[in-house]
Amino acid sequence: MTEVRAGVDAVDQAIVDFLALRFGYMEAAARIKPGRGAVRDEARKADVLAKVDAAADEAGLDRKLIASLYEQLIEASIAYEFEVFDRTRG
Ligand SMILES: C=C(O[C@@H]1C=C(C(=O)O)C=C[C@H]1O)C(=O)O
Repeated sequence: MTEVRAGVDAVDQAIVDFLALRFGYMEAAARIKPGRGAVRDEARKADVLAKVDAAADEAGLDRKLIASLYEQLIEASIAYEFEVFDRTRG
């Protein structure tokens, strides 16, 4: 069980590192987008959700669970992007 938990801990560290990388791209998006109205892009959100749904299916994961996690992640990402936009360009 010790090895299993060490593996879980390592995966969690990797997930958090990737989340930090993903949120870093939100900072870049807030810097690059033409205006505040472009921060929320529903077409792109649908595109991301569709890609993640396909990846979840391919990986044999529960697609509803992944969709729910990504719904939260994308909404948090948009909120963060608004925060960065308002702080730096508002
Ligand atoms: C990073 C973007 O901004 C937002 C964040 C998204 C995400 O977290 O994947 C998707 C759509 C956007 O509203 C983008 O437009 O690509």
